This record gives sequence, structure tokens and C-alpha cells, in this order.
Amino acid sequence: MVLTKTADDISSMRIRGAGRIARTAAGALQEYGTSLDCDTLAAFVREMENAADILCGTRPTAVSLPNAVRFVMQGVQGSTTLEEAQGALNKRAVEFIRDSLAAVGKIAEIAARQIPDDAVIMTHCNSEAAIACIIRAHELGKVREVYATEVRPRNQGYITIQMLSDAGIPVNFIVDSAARMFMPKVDLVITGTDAVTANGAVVNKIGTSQIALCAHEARKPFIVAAETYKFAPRTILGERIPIEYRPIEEVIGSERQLPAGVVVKNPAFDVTPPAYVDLIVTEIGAFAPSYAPFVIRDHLGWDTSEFQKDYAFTHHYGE
Ligand SMILES: O=C(COP(=O)(O)O)[C@H](O)[C@H](O)COP(=O)(O)O
Repeated sequence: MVLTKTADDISSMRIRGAGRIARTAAGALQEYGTSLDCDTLAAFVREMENAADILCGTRPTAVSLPNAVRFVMQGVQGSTTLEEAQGALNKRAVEFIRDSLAAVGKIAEIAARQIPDDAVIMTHCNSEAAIACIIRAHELGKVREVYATEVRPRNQGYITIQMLSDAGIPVNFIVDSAARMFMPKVDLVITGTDAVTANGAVVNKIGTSQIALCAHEARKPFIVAAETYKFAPRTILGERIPIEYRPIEEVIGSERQLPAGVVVKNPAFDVTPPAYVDLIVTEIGAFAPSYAPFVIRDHLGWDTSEFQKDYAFTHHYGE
């Protein structure tokens, strides 16, 4: 069944990366809604809210997921007939997926303008938005080479170097702990993000904040590629983005032994404070992290009354 399979694909990371997760969830809601055989609007809304809850529970950090689900579900919850709800579901899912893909292209175009000629770029993890920026800059003849980190423990760096190599970009593959050593050689760092908070902090793959710190120390710009649906509205209220802790087997593997009693911790994401972020590039423009609350209010359209509404899946934010 599409819903359980999609939920499993996201939680097991067969589908990963905040943008892909969001689009997949929107598509799964659409497919699930189409498969339902409900007689009443109330039954349809109930089934859809349950599906939304299941999807939002798969990975806690990427705010793109509840943002996508909310966007699609608003059409369902705001309808007055069953037919209207089914139509709104399809329309909104298609719209979200289309706009998400278009946003990556726009971000790449805007970010490429920020990249100097003959640039040496460092990136961390595997972000389609960040990679799109690098590839667009490469198409404009601006990229000399890239430093891509390994990204322990799930090794997303291999996906990144494959994508960059396929695009014809020279890549240096380094272990995560070599980032500071090579920072003097790079002109800028560009990463994606799973969530941008109202104060402009960037939540991204574990290790991002260390790289941002090294970039800051070496006076190298740290640029974040972020579709606007990566901004986290509820952080305006002080809610925190939950950091996902994943199974310890990802870190230690089966061939390693540790003394009894040792606690293994495997956080998948960390938080880079806004002071270490120079620029956030979105599909509506590039700006400093201090502009984040205006994106949430003016572009995403969250005003204070919005926060009072009781959506079925709101508890996935910040807990
Ligand atoms: O941290 C990751 C992926 O983590 P994971 O592999 O654990 O999902 C990516 O940098 C962001 O999700 C942005 O990616 P994108 O730009 O593709 O949305």
C-alpha cells in the first residue's frame, strides 16, 4: 500500500533529502487519496488526516515534510464537499511538486550569480538544492573544483561526488574531519538545509555546524540553498526543531565491538547559528538569516491567527 511503503522508504532513508522527502509525501497523499473509497467528506478528511500524521511521523527534522503535507491538506480540510476535497488534493499535490522542482532551478540561478569565477567550493551531505547551484555555476564556467565530504555515518558524500562527477566537475573527496584542513583552499561553502528557523539558524546534516565554524574562522562565505518551504513557521513561537537520532548500528557497524556500558549517540542533524550563515538563497531571492521571519510571515503567509488553528498533525512540529 502506497502509504506504508512511502512512510517506510522515508524513515529508512531509501528516499532522503528534505526536498525529495517533501515531494514524495505530497505524491503519496495524492495517490492515497485517489485510492480511497469514502462515501462522505468527513470520512475522507479523517482518512487523509491519518495519512498525513503517518507521513509526518517518519522523520522529525526536515520541516519540508510537514510544510508539504500542510499545503496539500489545507485543500482537503478547507473543502465543503467530497468532490471538492478530492479535486483540491490532486491540484495541491501537483502544484507542490511542480513548485518544489521549479524552486530548485531558481535557487541555482540566483546562487550561481553569487559564486565568483574560478571558484573552489566545499559542500557537505547530499543536497539537490546545493548541487544544483554548483552545477549551474559550472555551466557558467565558474567552478574550478569542489571539496565534498564523506558524511559519516550514511556516506551521502558518495552520492554527491557521483552527481558532481557526472556533471563534469572535478571533485576532491575528503573525510568530514578534514574540512578545517582544506578550508583555506576553498572560496565558499554551500550546503542545503532541512529547516531554517525564525532566527535564521540552519538545521542540516550532522557536521554542518563544524564546517560553518571553520568557514567563519577562515573568513569564507557560508551559503545555504533553501526552498522557502524549508522555513519553519512554528519556530516563531519558540518551538524547537527536533533533532533526529538514528539507530546506533549506523555508526558502529556489525564488525566493531565497544566495551559494555558505552553509550553511542547518532544525531543525524545539527544546528548552525545564524552568526555563521552569510547568505540564504531561496527561490524568491538571496538574503541574510535575519530575514527569515519575513519569509515566514510575508511569503509563507503565516500570521498569528494561523498558529491558533488546531491541525491534526501540528504536534510533529518541535516536539
Ligand atoms: O541534510 C541533508 C540530507 O539529510 P538526509 O540524507 O539524512 O536526508 C540535506 O543537506 C538536506 O536535506 C537538504 O537537501 P535538499 O536540498 O536535497 O532538500
